[in-house]
Amino acid sequence: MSAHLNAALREGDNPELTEERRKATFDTRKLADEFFGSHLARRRREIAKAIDAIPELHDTKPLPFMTREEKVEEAARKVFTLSKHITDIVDLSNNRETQSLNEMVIGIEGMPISLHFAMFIPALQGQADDEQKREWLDRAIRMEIIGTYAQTELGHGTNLRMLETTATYDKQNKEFILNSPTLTSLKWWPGNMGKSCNYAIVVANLIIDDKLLGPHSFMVQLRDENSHETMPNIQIGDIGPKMAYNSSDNGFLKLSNLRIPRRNMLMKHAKVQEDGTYKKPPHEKLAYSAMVHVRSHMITQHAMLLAYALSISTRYSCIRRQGYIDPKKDEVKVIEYQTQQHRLFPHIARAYAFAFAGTESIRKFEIMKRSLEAGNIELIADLHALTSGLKAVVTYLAGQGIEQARQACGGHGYSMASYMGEIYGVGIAGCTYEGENLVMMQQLGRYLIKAVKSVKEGKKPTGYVAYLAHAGQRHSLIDCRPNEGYAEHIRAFEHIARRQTFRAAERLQKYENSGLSTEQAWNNCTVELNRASRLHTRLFIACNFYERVLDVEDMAVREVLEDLLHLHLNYELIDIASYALEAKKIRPNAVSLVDSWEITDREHRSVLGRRDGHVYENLFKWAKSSDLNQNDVLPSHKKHLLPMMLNARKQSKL
Ligand SMILES: CCCCC/C=C\C/C=C\C/C=C\CC/C=C/C(=O)SCCNC(=O)CCNC(=O)[C@H](O)C(C)(C)COP(=O)(O)OP(=O)(O)OC[C@H]1O[C@@H](n2cnc3c(N)ncnc32)[C@H](O)[C@@H]1OP(=O)(O)O
Ligand SMILES: Cc1cc2nc3c(=O)[nH]c(=O)nc-3n(C[C@H](O)[C@H](O)[C@H](O)COP(=O)(O)OP(=O)(O)OC[C@H]3O[C@@H](n4cnc5c(N)ncnc54)[C@H](O)[C@@H]3O)c2cc1C
Repeated sequence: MSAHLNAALREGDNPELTEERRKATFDTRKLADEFFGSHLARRRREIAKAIDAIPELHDTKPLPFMTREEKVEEAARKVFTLSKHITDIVDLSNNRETQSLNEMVIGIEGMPISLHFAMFIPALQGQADDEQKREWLDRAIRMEIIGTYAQTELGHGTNLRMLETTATYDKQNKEFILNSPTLTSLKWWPGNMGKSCNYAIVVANLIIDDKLLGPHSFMVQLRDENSHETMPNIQIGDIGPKMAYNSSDNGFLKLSNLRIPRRNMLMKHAKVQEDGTYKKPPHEKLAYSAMVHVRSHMITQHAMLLAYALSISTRYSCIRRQGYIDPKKDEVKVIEYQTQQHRLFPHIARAYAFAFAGTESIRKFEIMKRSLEAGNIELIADLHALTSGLKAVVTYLAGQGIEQARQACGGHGYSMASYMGEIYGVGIAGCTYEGENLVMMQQLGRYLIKAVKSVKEGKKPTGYVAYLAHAGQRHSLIDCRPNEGYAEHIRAFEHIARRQTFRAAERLQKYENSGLSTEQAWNNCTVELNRASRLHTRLFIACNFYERVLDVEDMAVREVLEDLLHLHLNYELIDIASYALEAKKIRPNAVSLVDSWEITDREHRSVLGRRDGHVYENLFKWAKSSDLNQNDVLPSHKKHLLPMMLNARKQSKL
């Protein structure tokens, strides 16, 4: 590729990076169009340019130097400033555009309206009836009110059926009475609930005439709309600092005999009439729709977090020189080491694979939403299984990739100047929120077991589990020769996933036949079942990557994506260093592959990952700006350590 086609080349950059960019075999803009989709890629460039022109939207100082209070304030300031410009910059109805803007301006550490957009509005869209939407949704979209999604409690997050918050219907007054009867029933964790929100959708167990009807969603006003003071019968606050996400005020909530009107229960699906008659929803789990919405969006979000970490470490690996391969020559860039390439490149391939899988899960969510609006509930189970598996596998593997990227930066990777610590902290939170990963794997496991049962009954399952009905064409991975082409890899992959799923199903059957209860038998098999779920999901990611690459028209982009696909399939299949050949092919394009993610310096917030590669001088600047460097001698040192040392010295002279 002629160098002028590489959009990342700029005057004055570190020559080490320029040298890398000149080697690119493809146009980074065209690859960005594939990674994000051409519309979003173009919009991200326009958004970045718009932000450049508005200084109030820039960081006032690096986030790691801020206290928690300063972070919370900075996020609030930016949200307020953004509210004046946002409609000029993005199409608010486009989630991914809005998310990109937020990440570029506010960053990944959280902000006061995260849950408002991620769950409060989607829950209203999915669960409120038309009249309720007119009352709350329009105000929420205009940001007259800020809401969150309050489901998890101090004592229960996973097992929703055991939520202790109650909503008891009072027929006389046509009201629900909401209560947190125990310490463990306090709502705990909801994002932005501590200080920022004035409304919440509270998930509580519905009780009518002493009958427990399961978790339902209720609109609760938390704070006065004018004074922002806490409403009566409510106790609310922040849960304190967390591993990451410290710009967000995750909160606790206690409800004490709080009365709300009957119409504050979201009634698009389940309904409670004035006389207390209960009407069941058409599908029992429609009340969980906001969670499925976030799960379907988490995949692209985690692909992006992985991309942040890998572009930092790949660029830095081309700046950092350490040691020799040929002792007669200069010290080499650490990227030249085979171990460094093996550490990073499979994760670069995964970042692309995850982004493509994420685009697909969002597309599937939109299809399910439209079909549900037309009264069809058939796609709900498929989407739940798909998003449960993807959410669990991608958050876990992205976390592993981010940690490898951090280690690839050596000591400087451990400094917050690299920003790796925050990226990791935010990434691994996804293993827990929206359903603990091992629990979500079991949800997919249930779906796979059903598919096996139908195969055994002679039926042919369709869609993502169709492969379970194919007779095992191969018996061993030894038969899998990489050069036979990708279809062969996929068949080998299918074989392994199918074998594990049948093994788990047979084991489950064996335990059930032995007289164990269904639940006990299930528990005895969950390790095997989760393995099956993991393999099934990794198969989906690989197949999707394969099919996606076949669609690419630009030959140079297609070729580099095929290199990544080849590496991905081999890595996933054989799991260890079987890809020296692929690593060699990817090496010249390493920097351009990460440049294609078009992550701006403002978005990165990383000294190590700077686009221009001027790392060392900026690390020194970063160190000088530390609060601790504002005094030559720290007051705390004068107070404690200095007297201690002076005293010790005095003692020794005696
Ligand atoms: C603007 C858009 C931006 C989007 C955001 C993008 C990225 C995110 C960025 C940032 C995020 C920032 C912060 C994160 C905020 C985090 C919020 C939260 O964490 S909210 C709380 C989330 N909580 C959970 O996820 C709880 C997990 N637990 C459960 O989901 C359920 O309890 C569980 C484990 C599924 C069990 O439910 P239960 O009712 O007991 O069901 P069973 O296991 O008995 O299963 C019965 C059948 O129901 C099926 N099922 C279960 N769930 C669903 C579902 N959601 N949909 C469809 N079907 C479902 C299940 O498979 C069973 O089916 P079969 O009987 O086998 O047919
Ligand atoms: C950053 C962050 C933001 C959050 N935001 C929100 C929010 O906005 N709103 C909200 O309502 N909640 C929120 N949460 C809470 C989150 O959804 C829950 O923490 C999550 O669903 C896990 O539930 P848990 O904490 O009860 O974990 P537990 O269920 O207590 O998990 C502990 C362990 O038990 C295991 N386990 C539990 N059940 C089973 C089972 N059936 N089979 C096998 N193993 C099991 C798990 O695998 C795990 O290893 C947030 C959490 C975090 C970390």
